[in-house]
Amino acid sequence: MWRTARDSVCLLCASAGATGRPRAVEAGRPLMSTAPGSASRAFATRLERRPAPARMVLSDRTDVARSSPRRTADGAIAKKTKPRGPDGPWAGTNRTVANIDTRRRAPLPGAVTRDPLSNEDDQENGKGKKGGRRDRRGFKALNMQRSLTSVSYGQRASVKERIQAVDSFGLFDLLPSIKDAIASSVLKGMVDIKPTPIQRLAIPALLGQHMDPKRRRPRVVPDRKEVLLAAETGSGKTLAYLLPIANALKLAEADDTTLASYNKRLEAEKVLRGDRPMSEWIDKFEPHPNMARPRAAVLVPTAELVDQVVAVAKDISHVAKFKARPLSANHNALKIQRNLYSPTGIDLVVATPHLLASIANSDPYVLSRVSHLVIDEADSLLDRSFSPETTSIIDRCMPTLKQFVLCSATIPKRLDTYLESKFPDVERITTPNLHAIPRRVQLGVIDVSKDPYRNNKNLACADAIWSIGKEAAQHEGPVKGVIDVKRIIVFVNERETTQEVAEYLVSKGVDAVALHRDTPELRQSEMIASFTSSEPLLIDAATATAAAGRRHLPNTKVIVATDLASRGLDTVAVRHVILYDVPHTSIDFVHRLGRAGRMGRRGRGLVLVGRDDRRDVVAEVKRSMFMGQALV
Ligand SMILES: Nc1ncnc2c1ncn2[C@@H]1O[C@H](COP(=O)(O)OP(=O)(O)OP(=O)(O)O)[C@@H](O)[C@H]1O
Repeated sequence: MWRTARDSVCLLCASAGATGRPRAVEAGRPLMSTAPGSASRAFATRLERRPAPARMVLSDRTDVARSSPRRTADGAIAKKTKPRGPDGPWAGTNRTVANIDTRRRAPLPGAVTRDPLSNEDDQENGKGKKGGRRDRRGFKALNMQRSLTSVSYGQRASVKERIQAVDSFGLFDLLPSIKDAIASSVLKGMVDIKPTPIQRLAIPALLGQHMDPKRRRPRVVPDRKEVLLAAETGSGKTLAYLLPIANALKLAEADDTTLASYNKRLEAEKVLRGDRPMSEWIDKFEPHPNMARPRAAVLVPTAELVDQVVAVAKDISHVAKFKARPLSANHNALKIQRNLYSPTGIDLVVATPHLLASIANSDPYVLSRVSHLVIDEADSLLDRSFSPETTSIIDRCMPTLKQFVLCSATIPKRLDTYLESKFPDVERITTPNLHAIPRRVQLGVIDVSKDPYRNNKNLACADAIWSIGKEAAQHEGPVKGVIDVKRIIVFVNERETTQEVAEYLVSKGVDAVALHRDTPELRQSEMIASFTSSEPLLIDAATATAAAGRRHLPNTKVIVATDLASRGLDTVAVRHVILYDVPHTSIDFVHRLGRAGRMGRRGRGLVLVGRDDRRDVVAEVKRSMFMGQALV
């Protein structure tokens, strides 16, 4: 049988001779024959008799480039499917090869051709520029923008030696109920519980306990103890100040005669009321002596941190029996009022400065009995944006204060200056590793100015997240067939950028949320809860693979935040932190990288370095981390 002329068009063209006629036809031969017959011979003759086209003419159809529609088994036209492009952030970019313009790679006149990010080996060997002088002096760029107060290595070594023997909570002069709360509630489930360095130093200092017989006791005990606790991120500072406060509350309660007589009357009332639940009549009973008059207050910068600190305080209070309540914008006005004016009283309040200051403005007696005040994240709360409210609360509490604790992971120079002028007698308790980012946290650098990113930080960020997700997808979790969801924090310098970056990541199939005040509360608190829970987040491996095919990365969760929004959050589940912007100061490096690698865990930081970013600073931070040195 002959092929039809239409079917053979390619064959005809391909074998066309000089005249434009097919060679086979020119030679008077049939094109292809499987079963020669008369009909086919007649067709071939007709073809021969037709005048040969002088030239090829273009089709007047507009859809010549389209392939004929695919048909299903029953002959119907199959539904069109989109061509599969690459997965991940590159999806839709329609490029399989990097579009490199070699002319743009030429260095700018006067530019330093040597990349400070890649000369680490030289620097380590002291072979840098100027005969290694810069390298011997160490961290020139960091020194230039020095933002942290330095602590001498001699002092660090002596502290390290001093705390070595303090290896049990049992050694502290804490009440038995508080010690019980540590093992049975706060650190429940942990084996071989030992106090961390800041707890070894701070707890005895705040209890007034003398641990080191070689050191002389101070002759005069001040009326008010002022202490600065400074220790690396994720090192258990919250417990370091909460345990002594809980202890002090219980001791004060035992000495409180007003409270004792109230409790007596309450017990008598209970007998009188018989089986009726207390909640039904307590409102009508006389006011509790501690109602809206807490003895201890803790200030923290964010509502999320209020909830976190209150949770630890409640873990202690469930066993030791005292009342700890939160005051933050995460609760409505009615709940705030109920917390403060609870008929069962309040002992410890955890609040943001703005809210507590405004409550104290309308009811000045709220702070009239505070004997213990903690300013957690003191470097932020005494900064410009919080300082007016924080200092107004300090001033209100001062007349009754017995213990004033400032707590921070960093001692910025401005905090140091503030303390020197306002609280010159403050006792500084610092740990041997203060200002050092733990060596178990590694820092990687992505040069965004190079191909394939071309200074597109959003793309580089999405690509890094996809790489983390894909890598994680290859490893099964503790149970067969399930994989672990990676929780990643992306840090930006400006609050306005958080939303923009989060939206870009969502467009690239990443489950991302921006941490700022306009994010819906429920979504925000869900995301934070999953980042601060130590429970593994597992998903089915098959679901993950199917979702990845749909250009969705199901095994990652991402928070985009400024470091203030996430300050102090105990993000135990986070192993990866991406520094989208190069932090302005080493203070920000410490806080941002401190969200990973908490309490002995391993972590990884990735910093995206663009064309205009301080590469020298990044290189020096990386090097000091490698050497286990403190940032300056
Ligand atoms: N002695 C201990 N042993 C084991 N884990 C502890 C101990 N003390 C505290 N932790 C845990 O360490 C984690 C970090 O504690 P915490 O949030 O108090 O750190 P932090 O020093 O305040 O950090 P940041 O500077 O980031 O606010 C918490 O999950 C806490 O339960």
